[in-house]
Amino acid sequence: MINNPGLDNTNIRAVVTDIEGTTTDINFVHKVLFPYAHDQLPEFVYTHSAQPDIEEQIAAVRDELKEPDASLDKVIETLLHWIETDQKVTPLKALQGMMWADGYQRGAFKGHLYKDVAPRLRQWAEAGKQLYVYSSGSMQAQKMLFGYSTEGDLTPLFSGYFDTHIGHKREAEAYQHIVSKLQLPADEILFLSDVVEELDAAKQAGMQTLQLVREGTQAGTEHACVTSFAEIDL
Ligand SMILES: CSCCC(=O)C(=O)COP(=O)(O)O
Ligand SMILES: [Mg+2]
Repeated sequence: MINNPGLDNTNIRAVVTDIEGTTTDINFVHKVLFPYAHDQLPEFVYTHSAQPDIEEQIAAVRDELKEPDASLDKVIETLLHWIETDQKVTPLKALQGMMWADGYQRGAFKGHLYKDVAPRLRQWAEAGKQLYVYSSGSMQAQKMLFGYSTEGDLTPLFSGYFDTHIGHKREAEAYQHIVSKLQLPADEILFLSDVVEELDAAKQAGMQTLQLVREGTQAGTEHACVTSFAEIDL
């Protein structure tokens, strides 16, 4: 049982989890994944720029810039700047997912999961809870992280994945869309995240919320909080 007031865990039927800072060490994302994409990006974009799925992302970057004729060099420079400043822009996230897929498949890294995460996810799935991911990383990136994780392939546990196509993580509307997709009452859905603004937005949409306070995360909000998935009994 969760000892935190404010969380009713009696009727949770679905869990939606963030990744970075919640299931996964922020350092893995910032010190392994982002630098890998930064290193690979210029060659990856130049080499594959005529491929339809890459062309689509290049066009989306030009749209963001409102410069339909921006050169490929300008597009690449923009993407690198977005990585350096951790901007959650959808075409960047799509391209990162494609580059990381290659890295996972080649064994360059495995998706980091805190040790407390996989046992709880397995237990909740066995108990009939529906499990979903909501991350700014693309759906492909999410599937690769859980598919090639330090705890093995966990993708069979998940019922679905949401990324920035559903909306931005600090906006209540995104969570309202997730609630409609899940076809469950909002208060039967638990959202897990380390970021208060995301939890605030989920709460506005009627979801229950729980903050993960991992090492380095700021605690002390109105949201119930735990330091590990082991403390979450559903
Ligand atoms: C899917 S792993 C990479 C995560 C990522 O790209 C990112 O920007 C982190 O976003 P989150 O919403 O999980 O904090
Ligand atoms: Mg996070």
